[in-house]
Amino acid sequence: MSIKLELENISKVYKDGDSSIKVLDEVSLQVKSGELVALVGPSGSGKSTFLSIAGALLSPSSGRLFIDNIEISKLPPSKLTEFRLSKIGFIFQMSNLLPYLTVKDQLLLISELTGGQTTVANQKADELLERLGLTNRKMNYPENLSGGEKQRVAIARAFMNDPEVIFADEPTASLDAERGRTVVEMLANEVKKRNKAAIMVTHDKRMLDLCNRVIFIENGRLTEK
Ligand SMILES: Nc1ncnc2c1ncn2[C@@H]1O[C@H](COP(=O)(O)OP(=O)(O)OP(=O)(O)O)[C@@H](O)[C@H]1O
Repeated sequence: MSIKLELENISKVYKDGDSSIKVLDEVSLQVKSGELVALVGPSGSGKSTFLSIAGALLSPSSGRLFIDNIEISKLPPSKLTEFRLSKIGFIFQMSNLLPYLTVKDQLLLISELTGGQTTVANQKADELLERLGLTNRKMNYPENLSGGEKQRVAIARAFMNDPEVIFADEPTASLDAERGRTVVEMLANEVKKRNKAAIMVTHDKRMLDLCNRVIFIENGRLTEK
């Protein structure tokens, strides 16, 4: 199994006027292909900060980040957006779908943004929607979908560009236990089947058995449970 994501001695300090707070203190983590890793920890422990840095949305104060063996800080800024679009998938708490696009168009937009070929994208979108049980929802707008359906669209969208690494920030927060579990099961299956790597922040202990590893974050440090 290859290493898809590697954080090496990452620290993050936020400066607030005269004071500063060290949210991450020399943390390191490797995630291999096929792995879904859960990240848990108390409120304010740095989960969002960690995910933002690992997803190349936020720069660390020090340390190195590798995604698919590419060192992120070595990429010129002009290449970073393109890199993010092609290598990283994000799934947020509230699905973040665009209200004026149908389910299928939400997926096609992603491939348009990266200049993907239309016929290939069309086929891929259909295939993903079918796997996630959304074929009969293709032409619907988000307002006509249930919470679970929206999160499944968000998962399909995250996989649309065949990213190597997927980050999910509390993807089940808006769902009841059963729907939440289905969504995480689908995420876990896709990660395994496609040999991707994923990190999921969650507060829900009932989801942890679906993950390959559980990482706990507190006082700026990571520990593996
Ligand atoms: N931009 C910022 N500037 C200053 N401090 C920040 C900033 N972002 C986060 N923090 C602080 O860093 C700490 C970690 O925040 P973070 O949002 O990463 O935690 P979290 O574990 O995701 O929290 P929650 O579970 O409540 O969402 C908190 O004390 C927060 O107040």
